[in-house]
Formats: sequence, C-alpha cells, structure tokens
Amino acid sequence: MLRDSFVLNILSTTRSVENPAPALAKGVARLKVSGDDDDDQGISSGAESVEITPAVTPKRRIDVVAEYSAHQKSRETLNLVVVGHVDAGKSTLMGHLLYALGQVNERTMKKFERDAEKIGKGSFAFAWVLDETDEERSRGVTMDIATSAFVTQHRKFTLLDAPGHRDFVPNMISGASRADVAILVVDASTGGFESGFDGNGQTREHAILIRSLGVRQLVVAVNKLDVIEWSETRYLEITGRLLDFLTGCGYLKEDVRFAPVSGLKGVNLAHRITADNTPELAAWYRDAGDVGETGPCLVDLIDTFTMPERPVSKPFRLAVTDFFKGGTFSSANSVSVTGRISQGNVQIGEHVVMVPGGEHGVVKAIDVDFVSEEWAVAGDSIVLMIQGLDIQHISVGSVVCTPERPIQCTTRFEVQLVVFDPPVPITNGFPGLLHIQSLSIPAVVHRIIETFDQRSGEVLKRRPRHIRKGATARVEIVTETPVCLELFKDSKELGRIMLRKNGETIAAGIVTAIFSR
Ligand SMILES: Nc1nc2c(ncn2[C@@H]2O[C@H](COP(=O)(O)OP(=O)(O)OP(=O)(O)O)[C@@H](O)[C@H]2O)c(=O)[nH]1
Repeated sequence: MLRDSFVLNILSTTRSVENPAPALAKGVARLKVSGDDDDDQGISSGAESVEITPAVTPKRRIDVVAEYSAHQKSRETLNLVVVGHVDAGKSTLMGHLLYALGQVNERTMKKFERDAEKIGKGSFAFAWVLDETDEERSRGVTMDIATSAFVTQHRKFTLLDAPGHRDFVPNMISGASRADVAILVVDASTGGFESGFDGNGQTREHAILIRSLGVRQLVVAVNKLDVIEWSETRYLEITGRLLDFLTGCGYLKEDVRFAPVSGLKGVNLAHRITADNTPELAAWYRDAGDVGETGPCLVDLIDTFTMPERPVSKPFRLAVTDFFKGGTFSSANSVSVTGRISQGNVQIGEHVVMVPGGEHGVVKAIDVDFVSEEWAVAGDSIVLMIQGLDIQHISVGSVVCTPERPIQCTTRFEVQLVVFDPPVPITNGFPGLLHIQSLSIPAVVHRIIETFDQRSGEVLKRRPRHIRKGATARVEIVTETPVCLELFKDSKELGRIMLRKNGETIAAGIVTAIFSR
C-alpha cells in the first residue's frame, strides 16, 4: 500500500530543489568537489561519461522555435493517459468516446459488436476499439498501452489507454511517462469503487504514479453509474473521498474535475445529457454556472485542459520507447525510433547522436502523430527515421540528442527518495527495479547518505542503517547498465525515478547529482 501523502512530500522536496533548503543547499555544494573518497563523488559533466566524437553540425535550415511560436495554436497536442483500477471501464469508456466523436465508423463498430457477441463478450465491443491484440480481446484485459488520436473543439489529443491490472503497472508507467493530462476512471458500482480504492487497488497507485510523473490536471470519470440508477448520493460519496485523497497527494483542487458517466451506455461522454434521454441524472447534475443547464460532459471538461509549457528551446532529448527497421524513410543503414520529445526540437537533416553508445546519424524523416513533418518539438510523440545508426546499438531508454549537448549517462547517481511502504526497510545494497520514463532496469540503493525532514530540509540522521515507510532520504543508486538521466532541476521528465520491487512501487525520487562511472 502506498502512503497517500507521498507526492506532497515529492512536491515539497521539489520546492527544496528549486529553492534549496539549508541542508540541501549544503549537499549540492559538497557534490561540486571532485571525487576522491567514498563520501564525495565528482559530478560528471555528461560529456565526461559519454564518449562522443564531436560532429560538425550543419547550419539549421529552419528556425524551429520561431516556426513553433507562429504555428503553436494549430499544433497544440496534449498527451492524455487514461488510468484506473482493472475493469473500471477505461477501454469501454474511451472506445465509446472515440465512436461518439466519429473516429470509428459504423461498419467497424458493428463488426466489433458481432465478433464480441460470437465469443460471448458482447459488453466488450467498445473496449475492442482500443484493445488491439487477440489475447487482450479474449482475456478482456488491456496489457499494453494503446494509442490513438482525436480532436475536440479546442484541443488535439494523443490518447494513451493504460492497463489497469497490477501485473502491467510497468507498461502503465511507460505510457504515463508520456502524458500531460489524465482521465482517472473509477467504477461507481456497489463494491466496485471500494475494490479499486481501498486495500491494494490501483486507483490510488495510478493517481499517485501519474502525479509523480508530472501530470497535474485530472478529470475523474465516475463510471458505471447506470448500474446504480444514477444515484446522486453515491456520486457525492465517491467524489468527496477522491477529492480528499487527490488533494492530499499533491493535486490542486482546481485541477481536479469530475464527470458522472456510463462508458457502456455512452452517457455524458461527448454530449451533455438532457432530461429526455437521462432523466435520473438530469434531475441533479446541473451546470454550476448556467442555471437550467445540465452539467458538463466528459469532452467539455477535457476540452478545457490548459496546455503545459513546452521547453522547445532546451537541448534536444528523445527517450526511445520503441525502435524498428523501416518506416517512411527506409535504407540499408537506417532505423526508426519512437518516443516523445521531452525537450528541445529536431528537424530533417539534423545530425543526432544516440546515448549510450555515441553513434551518430542524420534525421531523414519525422512523423508526428502519424503525419509526416519537417520538424517536431517538445511534447510531440514522434517516429524519427535516422540514417547511419546500427539498430544493434539502440535499446528502449536510449536517448537521441544533438552531438553538441548530449545527455549524461552513468551507472551512479544521487536521488532524493520518498519511501512509500516497502515490504522490508530499505538498507544499503537494497535491490529493485528502477524506472526512468520508459526505461526499467535492475538497480540497487548502493548507500543511504542521510534522512532529512522534507519540509525544513534539516538532516535527521547521517548514514542510517535503513529507511522505513514515509521517510525522505538522500541515497546513491547504482544501476547494472548505464542510464541516461538529467538533474531534476534541468529536466522534470528525465530527472524523476521510481523504484519498484515485487510488483509494487516502493519509492519515487528526483535526481540531485550525477556521478562519473
Ligand atoms: N454497466 C456498465 N458496465 C461497464 C461500463 N463500462 C465498462 N463496463 C463493463 O466493465 C467491464 C470492464 O470494462 P473494460 O473497459 O474492459 O475495463 P478496463 O478498465 O479497460 O479494463 P483493463 O484495461 O483490463 O484494466 C466490461 O464488462 C464492460 O462492459 C459502464 O459504464 N456500465
């Protein structure tokens, strides 16, 4: 079980990093000394730890930052992740939403309905819009992240439908690491909400994980209300409990909104309800600002998500989530990599370098949301076709950069860690699975440097033997293979980590120092 207040802790430590508290400021200063003993290691400068031959970068043909500013409105895409406990109805809800928005044609939908009926899973027809593999369809469980795109009146979305089952949390983290905003789906049926929220349910874990991955804005779809006759009492009970929990773990009240829905029946998804089509809900679900109107539907709410600021001018970083031979541009020595640009921008003709490895290549084609483009910027989910790279030297978690400003790559770094509820206390040498964006690799907590009070920054204990539930500590982490990361103060996306063990998330943290290997 995760501790509800941990993101609050993360937030206060975040504040400490941007605005160092006394103890932390001292720690950072100390780390500037070059390493000569086991207590103080030298900070690597990335270029030290990554062997990269400088390449001559051609003059950029397009001023991407200027182009982006000029065309910002038409390009604004939000990455939306849909999370929630297993069987909360995520795939059904989003499948029905895509259908209601005209993204799935009538014929395909009818075919899904017929095929689902044939194997006795008629109620899963809408989920099939998103659950792509045969195994997912026959099991009725989403296993991997499904992506699709849709538009509302003011926004373009890339939709990421995440698996709810606890076995697939790593896939969920990988998908959520690309998200700007989220829909949290909860099952309102009797006992349904409780099984996701109390005990070991994924409602809490997902809400906490996406917050720690940087998602701030959330719409909660209170689903399956059709099963309980659109009960207002139940809706208020669930929204009340969730709002307390979500604000307790770092979401701002104004960034969390709720919509009563039925994904299966398609109620209150893309259109507001009326007293004629859903009288039980219309009786109490009113628009706060517009007397006489029924309340906003799900699309009304997600259409008003605000755009996060994109760091388009920072050094280019694309963390690889997948790679393959071929693509729009295909030649003997070319490879396609996919991922979301976490910062900076890229254009066709640009020289890039893959870290780790240091192999150089030239960008030959760029697809943004399945459309071929000349350039792409932070926030875009892209496929990058690169000539000159050997596929054998690429792996998930590699980062594509520009040769002049490569990302740091190391096996040793320091983290401010917030510990949730590990099955046993964390000690020196504690092994776990480290998650950074889409990457997950074995790692150990090599040494616990100190525990500290996350609010005041005051050191509580130096070199403690162990850290327990709820503690905040500075630790050194060592990975089996080199990882690409940034200091949190430089990159909120590439400077966050999570530690999991035996299928549970046991800690999350921010990178405060990177050491040479
Ligand atoms: N009555 C009712 N049933 C629903 C509703 N939404 C989903 N269901 C049913 O709930 C079950 C699970 O739905 P899914 O959409 O597969 O749930 P999920 O959250 O995507 O599941 P995972 O991806 O495996 O975590 C299916 O039988 C759906 O038909 C709803 O609004 N009302």
